[in-house]
Amino acid sequence: MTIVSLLYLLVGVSPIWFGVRLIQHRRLYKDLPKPPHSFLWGHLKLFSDVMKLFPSNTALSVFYTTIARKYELRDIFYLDLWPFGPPQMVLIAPNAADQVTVVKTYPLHDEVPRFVGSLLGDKSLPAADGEMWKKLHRMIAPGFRPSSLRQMMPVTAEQTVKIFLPALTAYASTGEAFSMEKVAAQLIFSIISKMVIGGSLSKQNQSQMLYDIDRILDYAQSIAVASGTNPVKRWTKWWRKRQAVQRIDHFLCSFIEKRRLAHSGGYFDSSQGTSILDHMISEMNSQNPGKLDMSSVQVLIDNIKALLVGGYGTTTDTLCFIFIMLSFHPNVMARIRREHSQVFSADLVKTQEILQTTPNKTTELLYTTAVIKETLRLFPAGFSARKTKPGIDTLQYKGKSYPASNQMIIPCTHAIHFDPEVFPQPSSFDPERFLEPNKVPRDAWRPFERGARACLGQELAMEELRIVLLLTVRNFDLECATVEARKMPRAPFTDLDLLMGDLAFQEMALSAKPRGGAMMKVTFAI
Ligand code: HEM
Repeated sequence: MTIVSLLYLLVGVSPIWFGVRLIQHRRLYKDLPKPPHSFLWGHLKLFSDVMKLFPSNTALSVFYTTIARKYELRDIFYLDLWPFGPPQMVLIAPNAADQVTVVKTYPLHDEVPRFVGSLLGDKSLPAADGEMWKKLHRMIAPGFRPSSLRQMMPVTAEQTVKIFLPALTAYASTGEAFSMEKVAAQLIFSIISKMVIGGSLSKQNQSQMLYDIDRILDYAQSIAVASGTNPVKRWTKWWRKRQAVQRIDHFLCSFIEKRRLAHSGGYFDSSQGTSILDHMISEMNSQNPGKLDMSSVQVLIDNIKALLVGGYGTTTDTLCFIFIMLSFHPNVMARIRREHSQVFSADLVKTQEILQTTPNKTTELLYTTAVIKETLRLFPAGFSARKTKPGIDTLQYKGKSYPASNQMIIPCTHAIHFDPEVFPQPSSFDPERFLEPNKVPRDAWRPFERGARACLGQELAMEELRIVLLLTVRNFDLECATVEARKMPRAPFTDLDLLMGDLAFQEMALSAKPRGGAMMKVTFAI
């Protein structure tokens, strides 16, 4: 057979092969719970119509919530995006999500290590599974013990006063609009970097690292929002990300070597506190004394990078959203300030002193904690995707058996957080719901996910946010700089956009972040 006739044959057979695959595939969805399904399009057209409701780059979870509410789906539904996306099984009830995170720890879906690994390294905890995950978890988790967190409280207070307050004061003096995301990022990175690698980075190293992390996040956004991305732009972003990763790896490699030498030479100074990196080096030294081999150094680099990038992005996003919500809710702002005066002091210097002598007092900031929780309910920054273990084909839920093999299983926190049966009037910002005991079911609030793979940094993030709020909101009134409130809501599940325009819809990046860099103005509070 000549090459030409082979080509003819291929061209002739391809549509038949495609048609057979299409029929086989679409049939799989026949009896499954799902939104309206087309034999030709599956859910492709429906999904694209939902995407069109929202501004560009909207976070994926917003689409799942829209579909769940619009088609009144309960518990579990399926999405058929073949041939452009993996088959998806979306869990939208707390107890359904718990089946894959708490009751059993399902492995990560293959897309997660591929995506996270390409950004942070495939030896990082968020990209690892099975024995590798267990080993890394044992090495990293001790760095998040309560004693390590206590160590971070004075650091958080000091950095807030040193970095954040002067920046906000300068903007309040000029009245100019600025990106809260950029300013908050400087603060949060300086705190997280101390917790993760210890000591302090020089100003130059810190700004270089923040620049490089932004290149990584920029690339993450370009692959997360695949549609409409110009391939040249995408390649440029990939190239910049590659160089950024090389620079970070290079910097961390020599940083780690110096720290390792300090440990093995017996001159490591623990009076400044023990960072997560120090915990990891000690653990590696105890298992395998002597020089670290290259693969152990890469494990350290990948995980330090993952903690810096993951911890800093999500916490910055959340801080921005808290400020945004406070700017729209003066009554909440007044109450949070009252709590700060009552539990600590109306005076900032006195507050800092109390924080130093009685750090545990932050646990009395119940309303502040409720404000943080309510913000995380409306704007959960993380996303998780799982798959079944080999040999397990179904997920059992409420006595029913759901086909689960080959599915991307998504415990959809956003949809759960907007379920009116779990959170009445879900789109209203109501911190009070977290003050009444047992009003929010334990498994329903899950911005840090739940189970063995839940966020290791959750206590750290909550404590950081409490302290930053305690030391800032008394001094400033906040306003969002570019808001065009909508006259009609974009989506059936929320009317938040009638108040805050498109800021209501998180933007897709590595985490789901505030739109447009969270442009704000601040004035001095009277
Ligand atoms: C408000 C801030 C934060 C949010 C909303 C958040 C959310 C999340 C979520 C949803 C996960 C995924 C869990 C899963 O796949 O099931 C996660 C994992 C993780 N987070 Fe966070 N996170 C935050 C802050 C931090 C901080 C400050 C750190 C550390 C510096 C951190 C370290 C981690 C780690 C190491 C994992 C991986 C855990 C594992 O795979 O075992 N996070 N986070």
